[in-house]
Amino acid sequence: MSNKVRVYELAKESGLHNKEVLRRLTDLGVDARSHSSSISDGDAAKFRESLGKTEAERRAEEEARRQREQAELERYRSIQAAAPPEGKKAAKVLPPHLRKQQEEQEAARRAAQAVRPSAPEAPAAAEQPSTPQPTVGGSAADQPASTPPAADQPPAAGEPAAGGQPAAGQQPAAEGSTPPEGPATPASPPQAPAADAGRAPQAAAGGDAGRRMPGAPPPRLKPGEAPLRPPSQRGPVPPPSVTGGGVAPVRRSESSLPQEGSGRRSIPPPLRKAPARPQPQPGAPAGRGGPAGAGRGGPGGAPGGNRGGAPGGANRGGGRGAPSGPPGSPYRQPVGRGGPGGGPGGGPGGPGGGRGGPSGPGGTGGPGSGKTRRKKKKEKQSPAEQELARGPRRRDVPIEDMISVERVEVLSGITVGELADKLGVPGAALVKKLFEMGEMATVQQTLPDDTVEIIGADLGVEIYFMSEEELEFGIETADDPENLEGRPPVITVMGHVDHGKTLLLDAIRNTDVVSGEAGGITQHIGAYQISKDGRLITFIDTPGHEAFTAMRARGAQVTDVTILVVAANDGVMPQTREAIAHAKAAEVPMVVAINKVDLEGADPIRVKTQLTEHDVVAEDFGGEVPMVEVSAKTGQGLDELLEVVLLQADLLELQANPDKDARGRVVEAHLDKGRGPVATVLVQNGTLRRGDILVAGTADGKIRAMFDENGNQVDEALPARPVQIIGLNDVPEAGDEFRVVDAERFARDVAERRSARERRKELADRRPSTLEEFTSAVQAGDKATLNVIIKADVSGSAEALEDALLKLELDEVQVRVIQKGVGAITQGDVRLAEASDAIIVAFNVRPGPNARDEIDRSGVDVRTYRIIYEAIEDIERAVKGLLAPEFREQIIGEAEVREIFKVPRAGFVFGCMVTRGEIQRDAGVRVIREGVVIAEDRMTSLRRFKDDVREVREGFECGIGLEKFQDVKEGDVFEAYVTVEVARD
Ligand SMILES: Nc1nc2c(ncn2[C@@H]2O[C@H](COP(=O)(O)OP(=O)(O)OP(=O)(O)O)[C@@H](O)[C@H]2O)c(=O)[nH]1
Repeated sequence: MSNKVRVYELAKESGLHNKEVLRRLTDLGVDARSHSSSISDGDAAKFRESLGKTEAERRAEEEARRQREQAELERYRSIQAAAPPEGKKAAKVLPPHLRKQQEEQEAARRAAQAVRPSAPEAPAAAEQPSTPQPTVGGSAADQPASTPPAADQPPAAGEPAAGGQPAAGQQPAAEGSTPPEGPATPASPPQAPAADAGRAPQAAAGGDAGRRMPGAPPPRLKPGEAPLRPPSQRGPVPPPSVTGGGVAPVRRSESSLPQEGSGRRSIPPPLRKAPARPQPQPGAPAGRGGPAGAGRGGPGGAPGGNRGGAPGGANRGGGRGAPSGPPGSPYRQPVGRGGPGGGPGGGPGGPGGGRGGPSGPGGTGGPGSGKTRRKKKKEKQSPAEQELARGPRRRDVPIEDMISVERVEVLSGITVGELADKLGVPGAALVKKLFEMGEMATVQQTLPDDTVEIIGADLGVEIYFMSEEELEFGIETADDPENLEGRPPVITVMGHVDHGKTLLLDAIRNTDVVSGEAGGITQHIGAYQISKDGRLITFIDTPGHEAFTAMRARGAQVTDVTILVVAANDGVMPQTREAIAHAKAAEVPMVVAINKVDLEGADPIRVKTQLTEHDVVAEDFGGEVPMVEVSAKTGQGLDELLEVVLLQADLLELQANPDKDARGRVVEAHLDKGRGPVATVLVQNGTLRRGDILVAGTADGKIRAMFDENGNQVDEALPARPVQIIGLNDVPEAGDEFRVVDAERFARDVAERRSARERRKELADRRPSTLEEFTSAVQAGDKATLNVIIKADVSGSAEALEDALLKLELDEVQVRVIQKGVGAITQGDVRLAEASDAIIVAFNVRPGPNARDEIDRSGVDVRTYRIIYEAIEDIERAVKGLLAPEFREQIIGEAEVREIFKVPRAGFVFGCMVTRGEIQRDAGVRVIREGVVIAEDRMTSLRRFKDDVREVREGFECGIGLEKFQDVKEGDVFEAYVTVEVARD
């Protein structure tokens, strides 16, 4: 048992709002961050005491509440036991050998009964009292005087069980299904009418009805007697009262209960008024059961359709269970399932077959009254009893008791309704649960993954987040180590602009004599493979970190080793730092190629020293990063570089299984006018063959042709081999996974489902990297590191900001600056932020045009500041859950450039028409040409004719002067924007 209490539980208990509870806990010095935080029992007691209740009072209240609930539950159970739910499925007809066994057991049982003294009828005083039972078992004083005095003793063999529980309704001890907590109660049947022979098989087959003899009054529970548990009631049976004088409860094994679907289904439906039905008239033919042989009785069923009891028939109708076939045949149609002539409304019959006892013994069959026992019972019951008889409303059953699963497999972004389905509970119950936890949600609403996990933890259900691939292709088993073979490493080259990445890749390619000899026309397909000393190495042929980050952003990690190119004459530059950040974030080993050593100003030692400042320490400096001096121009050091790369790869022990269908990643793809979608794919496992059917992202198709980097057709590609393929029906995206599948139809289905899912995701518009979400994650205790990228106007500011952020004292939470730089926020910054789940803190700088699109696409959180301490404060507050107001950019209007005037000494003035919104003098301006943002600037002037104005509205002309950008053309659009404060909720 856990000795922790969740905050929302306290809120529920005290009737206070979660926030109020949190506040009070803080006042009490108890550390609780959110509604789902756990606190110790002691702290909970402190909180309760602060509400003015002592622990003893609270316990007393709780006990009283528990007793009330228990009493109600007992009443429900006893009524349930007295009137088993209608509509149970017929038990299965047993196969001959089991049936024989059963018959033998039955015969033995009856023989045993014959030698016992016949049991007296249950005393009339055992009638169920209409007042609720105080407690399980009750005290001796609570019991009606007529309760057999020996009730707390296990009755002797042959004695009737208190309450007259017939033996047929109980599990014989010999079956071993009676749990140990209650002494077995071998009870003899109260009265065994002639119908017994016909009924017994039903009972043995687990039929609910079999617990009572036809014509006998339904067994009622005595006060103090533990009733049978409805299958829906999970959890342990309450132990018999120590002081109570009731008969020790005899628990039925749930497995022996008649099952209809899952146990949950037997929970009665919510209380709701049934539509009025015409009352069947006694004596009128059929009633609900229909005429003889009707109802759902088996073909040729006995007179008196199912439920269509004879007038005065106290049972559900002797017709049920009447077999159609020859007596003893085990393969007869189970009675109660659609015999010819079945009248509408005929209830399900008892388990069919049986031994074909004479139909309707005991005057129970026959046409006539349509009045069921249940109806009769209803008439006797008060409305309150009727309500109780329907059982607790489903919405009153705690969600925990409805759940019968231990683990659910879900996809990220599941909705409340979908999760409820998986848990097997009504959506409303889950909505209620969420509400209790302090979350307001509708059934259609998508749940954040962490909330799903909290719900799972709270309900004791293991949540497994399946990847989309697992959903589509099943959870893959690991390759047998025997089938694994070494595979070539995959290398990406990164580094600052002009440091020689392209030339290096070309030079490396030219070292590959083999492909040179093959004489193919070298093509750029995004990746190529070379052979070095008989070993293959694969290079991703897109220099820079675009490909690398594009793939990482899609969850793809294809690179095994990165080569960081640093020009020896130039040293570490901004993109060098970016590349280092990428490699580190992806945890990919690095080899540094100090390039251009042929140049005069080359200073490899300086490069190494600079790199040390970025935690990239050369081996000869005591670090672990291999660094090789090379010249892409002369070819110097290339062999050594490749050797070092292979050495690094050896350390990784890269392996794959070539003997299976291929899977891998798309490196790049485009639409070729003549050939249709063309994709370069990198096989990561298995072997890809021409003619294979594959799914790649949202594209699918059959490989019509396959080419290597030299333009040669190939028939197959082994692991780590890049090939260009033709045959897809759509252009996949770089980083998309591809898989070979068996059937085109399946591939199409998967691709279509993915497209639909992508659309859904777009709609859900989840932006996982915002500071607010980080704050919530911290509060939930899920996150401890905030990744930050700093961009500032000058390096001094960037450093000051970094210093200040790193010095923040935020208990348990750490701020990690993964990249800092000077200048506008670039597309690369945004991609790094996206791939590393970072936020961008921008000081006095703005996103460049391309970066802005990237921000919109990715949803990366960019925070812009003008004062350093504001930035620091904001982050500090965010991490502590006290976010300051947010500033967002808002587009206020657009103006189209109609004419350009050259004004002496003042530069250019652009004559514009405001086509949308309004243009304000102090707004920022973006210059858009053919839909592409080409510049970002501010206005130097805004005029109407000769007058300076503060704003110009839609439909008016104006003259605009720009501060820096003058290369404006007619037709360009000026987009005006302002930064506004967005209130947080
Ligand atoms: N002397 C000398 N020049 C080199 C060497 N490597 C590259 N260069 C030159 O440096 C310039 C830039 O080389 P690139 O290979 O285009 O550099 P990059 O890093 O691919 O540049 P971007 O594609 O713009 O990022 C070219 O003029 C090359 O000829 C080298 O080892 N020695």
